[in-house]
Amino acid sequence: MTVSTASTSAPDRYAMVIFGVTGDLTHRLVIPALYNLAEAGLLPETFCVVGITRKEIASEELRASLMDGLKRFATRPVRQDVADKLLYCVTAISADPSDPPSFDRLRERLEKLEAARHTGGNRLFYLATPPDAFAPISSELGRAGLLREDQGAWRRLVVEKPFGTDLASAKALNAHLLGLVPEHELYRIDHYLGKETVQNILVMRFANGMFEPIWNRDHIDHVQITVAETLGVGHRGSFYDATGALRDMVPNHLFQLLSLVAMEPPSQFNAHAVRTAKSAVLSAIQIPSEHDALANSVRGQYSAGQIGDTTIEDYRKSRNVSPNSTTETYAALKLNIDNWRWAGVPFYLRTGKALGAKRTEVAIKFKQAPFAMFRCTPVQQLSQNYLVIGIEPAESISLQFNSKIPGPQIAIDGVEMTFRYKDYFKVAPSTGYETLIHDCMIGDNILFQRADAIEAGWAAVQPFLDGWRKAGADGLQIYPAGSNGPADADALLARDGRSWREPLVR
Ligand SMILES: NC(=O)C1=CN([C@@H]2O[C@H](COP(=O)(O)OP(=O)(O)OC[C@H]3O[C@@H](n4cnc5c(N)ncnc54)[C@H](OP(=O)(O)O)[C@@H]3O)[C@@H](O)[C@H]2O)C=CC1
Ligand SMILES: O=C1O[C@H](COP(=O)(O)O)[C@@H](O)[C@H](O)[C@H]1O
Repeated sequence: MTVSTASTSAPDRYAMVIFGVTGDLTHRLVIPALYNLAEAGLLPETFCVVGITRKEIASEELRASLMDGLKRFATRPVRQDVADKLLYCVTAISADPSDPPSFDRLRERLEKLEAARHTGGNRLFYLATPPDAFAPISSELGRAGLLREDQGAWRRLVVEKPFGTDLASAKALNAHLLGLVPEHELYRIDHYLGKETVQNILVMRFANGMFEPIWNRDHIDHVQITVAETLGVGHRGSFYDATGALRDMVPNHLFQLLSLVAMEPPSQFNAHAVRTAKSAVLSAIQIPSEHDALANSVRGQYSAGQIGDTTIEDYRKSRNVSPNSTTETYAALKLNIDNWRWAGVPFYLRTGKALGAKRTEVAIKFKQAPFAMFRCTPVQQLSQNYLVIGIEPAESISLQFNSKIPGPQIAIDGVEMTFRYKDYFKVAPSTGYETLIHDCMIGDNILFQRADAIEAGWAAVQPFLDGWRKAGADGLQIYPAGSNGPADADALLARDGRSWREPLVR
């Protein structure tokens, strides 16, 4: 039996106004996601896309470029009729936040277009631009009156990541945006929440009765969150060298995983209840002193190495990276959560680039059996009990436990019971942005980050950022590309008598 909690609300007619329409994100993810929604019949009949660029581009030229992008990045075979219908809805308009009158002209053109396309005045502004443009664009939208509600028509603002670069800048951006649109109309994207495997953490925990009784400090020894990538910095040197692994991944993506795993059960499945529970657990992360942050963290930077057939050059030789860079491409942290459920249960987080394997997972390690009844294998030598939530590339949930090896004598070995999504569900491949964009259309921000959660996340990592900045090159470990990362990341757990569930490479 299938039980659906799907919202019955059909999307209103609206205009989607994309800033950064000529950019990579729009071509790679947003338009392919809109295509998938169109093919599934999930776009409103009356709909248009307004592509904003600082250049002078004709709509025809923009449509051709988006069609090229769609052909390159579509996750499914492109049906020409669906693509044509979608791209027919696209109009290019020039506007530049450094030229305020261009936003007044934008308002006039948009109003005419809305009247011609019958979109009812509902507007979804999507800021698919570099983050330093979020504040200037939104300011101009506000000043030019484009965000003002008019005759009940809604105005929504979608903001890409990264949301700030530290606690102070995230607070400033929140204050700025909330001065322009109310929280419920603000959609701060974290693409991890578009992943089915991430959304399923909520369902796994709260649609089953068997996990909750053991989901606490009495039964769980510790939690490991791993986001390991094989990719290096690639062409993103200027962004990445100013950002580093911690800012790029931890307060957003890894904390999404942490909050879904560690939150209290919300009483309702709605944006307010779920986001309040997530924010509460992020606020409960113990904020260490800078000294303790240094003691409970490891940072590394990759040097040249080999991953399969690919040779990876030294991070410091990458394009737009400083030859003396002390930016970390690897971060591991030990965090504690100060509440009744998790007191004394460490959360170990690690993420890095140019590692030996791509692996994104949450591993929940249960406490050992309390007593050595089986003399053949002392408790300490039994395999460890893990529940592993595989996000990527393994989309799975697996339980690791001990079993009797068949035979006349008692002998014990670790075994694994695994649920793989692909064995149960046949779903067409998607970009991961479909659900997020659809939720913006129907006005459901359950999968988007609220201001308090964003700030709680930055507050928890700020001592690490400060400590590392002051330490400079001290403590930065160099690891070869294609390896497990810095050896000290193993030591971080070993000193607590623990180890990572599985090395990335053996
Ligand atoms: N690319 C990706 O795969 C992903 C990107 N993101 C996020 O999406 C956002 C966009 O990324 P991406 O598309 O790669 O970036 P791009 O560098 O491709 O830039 C997008 C577009 O933004 C416009 N733009 C640049 N600067 C300004 C400015 N100061 N004011 C107004 N418009 C400006 C440009 O268009 P024009 O010159 O035509 O005005 C540019 O084409 C970023 O926040 C990124 O972190 C998130 C997940 C994945
Ligand atoms: O936001 C980002 O995420 C990607 C990793 O995303 P994933 O879905 O492949 O796990 C990361 O490569 C990038 O540096 C970061 O900006």
